Amino acid sequence: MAYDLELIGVEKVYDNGTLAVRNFDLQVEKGEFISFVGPSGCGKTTTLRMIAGFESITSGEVRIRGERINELPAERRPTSTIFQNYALFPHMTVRQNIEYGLAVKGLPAAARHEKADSIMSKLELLDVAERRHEGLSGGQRQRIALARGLVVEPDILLLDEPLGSLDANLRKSIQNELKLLQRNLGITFVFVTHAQSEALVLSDRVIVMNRGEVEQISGPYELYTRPETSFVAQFIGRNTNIPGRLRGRDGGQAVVDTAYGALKGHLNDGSLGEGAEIIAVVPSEAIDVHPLTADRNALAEQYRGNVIEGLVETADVVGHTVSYVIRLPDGREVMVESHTEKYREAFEAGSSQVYLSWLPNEATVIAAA
Ligand SMILES: Nc1ncnc2c1ncn2[C@@H]1O[C@H](COP(=O)(O)OP(=O)(O)OP(=O)(O)O)[C@@H](O)[C@H]1O
Repeated sequence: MAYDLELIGVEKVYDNGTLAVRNFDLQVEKGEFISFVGPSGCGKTTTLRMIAGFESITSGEVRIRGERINELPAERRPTSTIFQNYALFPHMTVRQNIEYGLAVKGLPAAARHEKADSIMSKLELLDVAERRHEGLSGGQRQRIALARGLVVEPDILLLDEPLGSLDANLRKSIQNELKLLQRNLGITFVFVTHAQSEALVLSDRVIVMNRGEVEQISGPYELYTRPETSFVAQFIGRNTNIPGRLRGRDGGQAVVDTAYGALKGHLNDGSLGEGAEIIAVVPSEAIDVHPLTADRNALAEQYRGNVIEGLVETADVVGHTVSYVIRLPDGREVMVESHTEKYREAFEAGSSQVYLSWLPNEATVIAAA
């Protein structure tokens, strides 16, 4: 079976010489929800627009269900695109907006109505069908845009920051609707967002881009817990990145020499040799904090050597969450976030010396950039 969407060595060079996307390979299964994330200008939108047909492909190939679509005009591709500003027509009613794509395709009125009714009922828009969209809420407009994209029954729905203009609460509820809808329809969704948390919540797989190149393609959990590059380790989640050198291996774990002594972690890249410059990536959630009165030897045994000292610099409590900023002897900052219940002993900002520890398997050792 062919992939629903496939990018093979796709590149984009704009007329002014900007290399916006480089050697992009991707295979997407039918019904997958995938997201592109990365800093501004990394090439997310350009890639989406090449799939949609709004931007030419400089080299490489885009295939949908096995067929090359490079030369196919946008309106003949089996894709629909939903933009951040919704691009709804102000002079048309909700129904007319939704039926527009079907009218362009030459569908007779009765068939248009039937399809529009069906999608409006799924998205709870029937009540506002005959209204114009000006007086409607952000959430309703968002659903109209979705309905308009879905009514033409695309194989692939392309979404460019579709939730960008919604406030936080509405965004959360539309996120849930979007995920449910996608599951129910079984359509492939390709989503571009600035909000990495949104991508991590919604997607089956996340593509992290940087400077026009793919850094990592992984499921959200794997991306969070096993970054493959130093860029991903900095961009996703809240990690402490400790530089060092690979000393060797101990029962499947990497042993690395760092400014804080020897530490252990999961070795992502088996090809790294002894002496290689590495970064030990320690997620904030993996770190446990202990008072200096704790038995260091017992901690070292429990955490297989991963114990370092620090000074609690700030401790901020918001609701049930406490965030510590802990300064290491060489000035590096470590962020630890936890439920307030976890530490019976509150660590005081400015005066508490503490031990920090984490289990080797929760840290990831990657090649330094
Ligand atoms: N029409 C264009 N002509 C020339 N360069 C362009 C054009 N559109 C985008 N670029 C450049 O291509 C690169 C990728 O831009 P793109 O909009 O794809 O990034 P992005 O990741 O979507 O950014 P953002 O998150 O800010 O939307 C950037 O360097 C941008 O300046």
